[in-house]
Parts: sequence; C-alpha cells; structure tokens
Amino acid sequence: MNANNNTEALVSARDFTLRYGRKVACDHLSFQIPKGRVVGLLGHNGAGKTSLMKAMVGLQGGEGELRVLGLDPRSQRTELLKGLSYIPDVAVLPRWARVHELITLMSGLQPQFSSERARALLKRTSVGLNDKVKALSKGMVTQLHLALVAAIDTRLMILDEPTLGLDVISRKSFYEMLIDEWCDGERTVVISTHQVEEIESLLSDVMMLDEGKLVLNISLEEMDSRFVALAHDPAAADTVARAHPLLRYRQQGRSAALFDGEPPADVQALGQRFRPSLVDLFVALTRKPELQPREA
Ligand SMILES: Nc1ncnc2c1ncn2[C@@H]1O[C@H](COP(=O)(O)OP(=O)(O)OP(=O)(O)O)[C@@H](O)[C@H]1O
Repeated sequence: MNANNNTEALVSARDFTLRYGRKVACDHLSFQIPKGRVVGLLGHNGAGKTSLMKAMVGLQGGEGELRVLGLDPRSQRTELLKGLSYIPDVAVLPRWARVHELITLMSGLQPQFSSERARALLKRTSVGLNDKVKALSKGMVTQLHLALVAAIDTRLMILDEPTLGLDVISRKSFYEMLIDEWCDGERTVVISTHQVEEIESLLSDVMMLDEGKLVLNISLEEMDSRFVALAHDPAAADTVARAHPLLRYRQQGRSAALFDGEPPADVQALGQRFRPSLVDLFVALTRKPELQPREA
C-alpha cells in the first residue's frame, strides 16, 4: 500500500485482535478509515477504545492486520510517529515549563512541527507564551496541548478522550479549534469520547465498540438513511414492539421506538418519524441485554 496515495485508507484493520492475557480488548476488528474524516470512536468504559488507539500508534501489539498510514505500527513505529499526531488519555505536559519553551522543545523533536503555526493557534486561546504550565487551568492545558499537536503537519490525529474533565465551554472551544484549524478535508481525526451528544454534530463517521467488538461503523449520512425512529401513542406499544425495534424509549414525553431499517407500513402509520440521535443509537446497540439488536 502506498502511503502517499490519496485514495488509500489512512487506517485499515483486518481481523485485528488485541488480548491482555485472557482478556480480549479488541475482538477481530475489520475496518477502514479514509482521509478527510472526523471519526468518533464510541463505547462504554472498558469497550476497547484506548487499546485500539494504542495499537494504532504502536504502543500495543495484537494479532491480525493493522496498517496506519500504510505502515505496520508494531514494526514501523518510529516512522509512523513522524506522520501522525496523538494525544493519549493520560497526556501530561511538563509543569515547570513555560509555553515558549515547549514550542522550542517541540521544534527540536518534531521535524513536521511549525513554531509559527503553534503561536498562531495559541492566539485563539487565553494561553500566553510566557505562561508556566503549572499556572494554567486544566482547560488551558488541553488547549495548549492541542495547539502543539495541531502545529505538527500530519495527515492523521488520534485523540483519546481529549476533553475529559473540562467544562462545557472549554470542550466547545477545544473542538472549534480542532475543526477550524486542523481538519481541512484531507486530514483525518479519530476521537474517542463519552460525550456522545456533544460531538455528534462534528462527526462524519462513527465507530462503536462494545466489549471489544465493532458493533457499528457508519457515516452519519448512512446513519440517517438507515435508522428510523417513530414517536407513537402508548396504545400502539404492542404493535410497535411486534415489529422488533432495536430500542423502545421516551422522546419528549412520548413513547418512541428505534428501528434498523424501515418499519412495516402499518407500524409507520401509527406514529411520526423523526431522526434518531447518535445517543439513542449508542444506547440501542450497546446496552445489555434485554433489548439487544434483533438477529438479522
Ligand atoms: N494493560 C492492561 N492490562 C490488562 N487489561 C487491560 C489493560 N488495559 C486495558 N485492559 C482491559 O481491556 C479492556 C479494554 O480497556 P480499554 O482501556 O481499551 O477500554 P476503553 O474503552 O478505553 O475504556 P474507558 O472508556 O474506561 O477508557 C478492559 O476490560 C480493560 O480492563
């Protein structure tokens, strides 16, 4: 696979499995992530998100095929790290350092890093070049981290729960900076998060993991055309249930049901269609066990 070919997948996995002893963290995953996408990696605690991201950057091994930027992260990690940006869930910056010192440090470490770009990105934030990391709030540190990482000219960014612990305003400004300043239609970013509702409008694609298995890998456009939600009167509940919805729930005070595909016409006639949210779908596909998806 040629890493410079624009039509190639930036990440591709075939039958990729990652085990810690007997625990299977990534269970026979097969998928492709093309260029120019904003991919949300969703899953409950322990679903395997961090493990998959670590495998993508060569911090964990695994069996089966995994290629990132055309490279094998296990055996070509040094080369790979020149071409991707990664913020792990436990990312820390040295507390003693001043911001301008970090910029100098990054310039020395990363040939693709642009100091000018980092300074320009920081102008969007309230972080000053002379500030010490230890004097910054959690939200400011995260903005600084993103500015430093986004100043590296790569095609793939991997962010593991980047806004954990931030308030809603800080989360919003983090994602604004990411989308405005880094995503350009060519680059791809993969973001793991539990803030499903908040991130939905940013995403082009969603990958859902449940106990290590990929239960959904779909673009938001496909999601809209494939899944149908129906709001209905309580009296119609039994008829709706017989049509095997993925999930029955409440939506704005009304009974609702979520279907994979078009429900039968007689069921549709009992309610009003609406667009299911990503959260509804997430609950439907990952909750246990009484309302698991019906067999195909
Ligand atoms: N170093 C490790 N050794 C043993 N088991 C591990 C290790 N790291 C993760 N696991 C296990 O692998 C599974 C997947 O963990 P992982 O951290 O990838 O999930 P996650 O989706 O990122 O969870 P969270 O949302 O809580 O961060 C879990 O059952 C976890 O206990």
